[in-house]
Amino acid sequence: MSDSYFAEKQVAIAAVRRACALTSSVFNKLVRNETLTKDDKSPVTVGDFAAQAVVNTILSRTFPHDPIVGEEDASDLRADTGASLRERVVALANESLTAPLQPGESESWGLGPTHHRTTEELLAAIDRGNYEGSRTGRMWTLDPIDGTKGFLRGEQYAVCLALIVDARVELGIIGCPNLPADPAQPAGERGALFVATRGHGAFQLPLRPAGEALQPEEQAARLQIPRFTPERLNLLESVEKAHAKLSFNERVARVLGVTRPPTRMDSQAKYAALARGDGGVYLRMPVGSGYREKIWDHAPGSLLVEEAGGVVTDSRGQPLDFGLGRTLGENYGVVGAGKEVHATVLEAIKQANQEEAKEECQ
Ligand SMILES: Nc1ncnc2c1ncn2[C@@H]1O[C@H](COP(=O)(O)O)[C@@H](OP(=O)(O)O)[C@H]1O
Ligand SMILES: [Mg+2]
Ligand SMILES: [Mg+2]
Ligand SMILES: [Mg+2]
Repeated sequence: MSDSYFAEKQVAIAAVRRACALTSSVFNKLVRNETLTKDDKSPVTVGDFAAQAVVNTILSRTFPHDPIVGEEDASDLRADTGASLRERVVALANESLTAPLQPGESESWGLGPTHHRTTEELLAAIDRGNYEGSRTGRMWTLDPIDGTKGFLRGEQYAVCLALIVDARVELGIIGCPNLPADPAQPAGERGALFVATRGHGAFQLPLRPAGEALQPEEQAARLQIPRFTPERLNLLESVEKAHAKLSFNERVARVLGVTRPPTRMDSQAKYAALARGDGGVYLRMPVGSGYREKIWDHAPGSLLVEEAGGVVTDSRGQPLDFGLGRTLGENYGVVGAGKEVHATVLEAIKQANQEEAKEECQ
């Protein structure tokens, strides 16, 4: 792995690893009333809030001038009705931040047993994620738990962090605590960390740091999307019907001549799966509800796929624009695939659109 954004990469890997340890341990202890329903009807748990508090606390200490676009904010925790939730989030975040230093971490990052934070400090850290985004300059984007619904089901979710500079994703980190470490052994050990730096490749590392060095070459496996023939392709798609138009995916699969059933998986674990050679196509078509995709749901995943030799665009072939603010703007869906397959998928989408329009006229 190269030295481009080396300091940022070290810090981001450590922050995501801590957040992953936190969320895995929360899952086993999660009780009723530790999940809220947000205004958009989506769930958020003490795990999402605490993970955002941890990552933002670390980033604020190490890169104090960098703004952060984070999914969550602390308003529900500050409300009187949020008192018990708030206490739990503070306890979980402090437990994580005060855990002993791990290989590659520095005490100057404000980590370790003497670094308790106050409630106000942690709520302020969560709210550091309120940045509105920008076309210019540096910013981080954080999804503390991507795939909260998957997390609650005990299935796939991911802690996702990216550094964006002048609207271009430069660094992407995805921690997947429930993803098999080795795709060839689906029932084997779980947990994988994915790291991509623009121009320097995509890698899988162990989720838990091993040995003294942070990322010795032998621990990082370089990822490359293989060439796919149609018989080997299958679509990687959301589990949630409300998030993506899965009936349209079936149509696209038919046009492509894909015979294998789709793989349904929550979160940016789908991008990670594609980057390491599973499936071959990430397909997410809008359901037509006016929903706008959020930058934290795609920033690290899209870079990971690109650095593994793939292409990620919207369904018209336009690049995703990370400079528009917290969202990607008008929603034309997202398509990710290896270089050779991507253009074919765009063609198949065109054809599927025409077929659908024709049927709707009849
Ligand atoms: N109507 C909608 N259309 C598309 N995506 C949506 C959506 N409502 C929520 N999402 C996003 O879908 C993400 C999960 O992705 P996937 O469907 O691939 O598992 C959610 O992330 P969170 O779980 O972080 O809130 C959320 O941001
Ligand atoms: Mg959410
Ligand atoms: Mg998300
Ligand atoms: Mg989330």
